[in-house]
Amino acid sequence: MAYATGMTLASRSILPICSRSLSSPLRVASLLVFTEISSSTFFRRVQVPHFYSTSTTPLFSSAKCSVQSTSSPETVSQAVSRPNVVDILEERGLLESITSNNLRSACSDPKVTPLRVYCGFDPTAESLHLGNLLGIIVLSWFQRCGHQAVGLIGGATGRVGDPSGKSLERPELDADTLEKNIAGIKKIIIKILGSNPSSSSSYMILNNYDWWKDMTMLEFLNKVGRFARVGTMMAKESVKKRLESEQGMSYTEFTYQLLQAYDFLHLFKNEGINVQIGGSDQWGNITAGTDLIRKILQTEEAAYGLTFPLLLKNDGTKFGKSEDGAIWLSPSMLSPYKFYQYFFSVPDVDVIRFLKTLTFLSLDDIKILEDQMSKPGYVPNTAQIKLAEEVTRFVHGEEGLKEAIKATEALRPGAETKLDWNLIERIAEDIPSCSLSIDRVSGSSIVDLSVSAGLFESKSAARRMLKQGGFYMNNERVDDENKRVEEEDIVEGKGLVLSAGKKNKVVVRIS
Ligand SMILES: Nc1ncnc2c1ncn2[C@@H]1O[C@H](COP(=O)(O)OP(=O)(O)OP(=O)(O)O)[C@@H](O)[C@H]1O
Ligand SMILES: N[C@@H](Cc1ccc(O)cc1)C(=O)O
Repeated sequence: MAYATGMTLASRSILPICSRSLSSPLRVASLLVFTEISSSTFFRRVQVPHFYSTSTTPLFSSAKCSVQSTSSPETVSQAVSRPNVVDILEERGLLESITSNNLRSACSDPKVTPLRVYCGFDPTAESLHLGNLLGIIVLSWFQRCGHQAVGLIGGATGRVGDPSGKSLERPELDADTLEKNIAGIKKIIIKILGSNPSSSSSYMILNNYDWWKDMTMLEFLNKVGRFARVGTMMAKESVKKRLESEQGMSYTEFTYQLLQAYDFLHLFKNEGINVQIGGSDQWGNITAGTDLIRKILQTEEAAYGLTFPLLLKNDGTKFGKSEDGAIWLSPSMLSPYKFYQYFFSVPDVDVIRFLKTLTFLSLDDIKILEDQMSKPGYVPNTAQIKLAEEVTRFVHGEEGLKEAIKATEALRPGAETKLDWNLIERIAEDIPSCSLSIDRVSGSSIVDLSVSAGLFESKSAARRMLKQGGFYMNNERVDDENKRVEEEDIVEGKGLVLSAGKKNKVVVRIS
């Protein structure tokens, strides 16, 4: 089916928007321009089932492409108007910059095809972390507003290393580690984006190694290098900073921005992906992509970039994988219980900001919580509990949230939850534990046991806590310092939990 930018509206009554034949840059470009200006023809939203792939096959083409042509104003007015996702992101503190304000109109105009939005993640660890979650949240906002989300895993770019925001060159990763990391990240994205409650949501996952693996150096220089200006590349923040440093920058890392730029061009041409999002440190790489698209395809504003602010801890440092104590999204690297606990313990000064950026609660509901916080009678941690519930459910699903709440409740001193060994075993993954023979536990004094288990440094410290009323065995307060462990205190004959105050706990296993 041939068409070009100069065609008359009448002759363009039927155009597939996601055909495999959309390989020519001009065709895609003309299509996007066309959808924005046409008043007599509009494209019905393409419903795409959930899927993922690591291949270059344009997955959207597997969906049925429906196109409607009509001149009836009634039908035009039935076109679904989408909530303005850019405005929503801005209101919630999730917007740093956009490459053009036209994105605001493009994202909500019912006459414009839903956008296809991608965010890239390099496989530099087996799991994504809390900082990366922002990208998934922004993708999810696009999904919720009727657009299509794409998670890109940088199987190729991960071998090069993004210099953005990094003072040192990233260490090279071997093939096995990369494979393991790619699999881990893919699993997380599928779990989160795939469980979006919006029935009309769609997402896909791609791996840029698929289009880079066969690219030769000569082809790269010809296809990409020819259009890149060294002056512009040198002016990028990520390059300027590194050039000033003692270590300087390798040619490999200097090329990174072109790899990401070409990804966007490739995705734009082959998958109709027209928006790239990323944290503010990605601005240089994202605009390298929009510039390349403009230069090579000679189109104005067919592709957009959007960045969100970096999520910072209250000491001003960025949440990341390189920092100590990363908040990992994978349950095998941080249990849902610990994940939940992190948000449960967020200071009051941060909780409202986190509710706005990390949850999908309405701003009205957040305002109500905020107002309650400053009123007498506010139950401390109410906002934190809401935050912990929402984020844990989004990342770990309803099951993960249940597990986290159950463990939290079980570990609360004085809790009524009956401890069973299964629950204690799960808790033991998150708190210190030790193994002692039955004769060192059964019949021994609680004070002696708490010292041998490492809960206290001395018997006098244990007695002090006991007198203050903060000593618990299996969540029940112990106030008799002569108490001895009896057989029925040992849960299912397998062990017990000792706690000192709210935070210090130890699981004692019978070896
Ligand atoms: N703290 C953060 N806040 C918001 N976005 C972040 C944060 N950290 C990373 N991102 C975003 O996540 C995406 C992927 O980043 P990347 O894979 O390089 O992880 P990284 O956090 O930069 O790695 P590292 O932890 O080694 O610094 C990028 O869009 C980046 O901007
Ligand atoms: N450069 C991004 C990851 C990325 C990779 C390829 C892309 O096309 C886009 C983004 C990062 O390190 O955070």
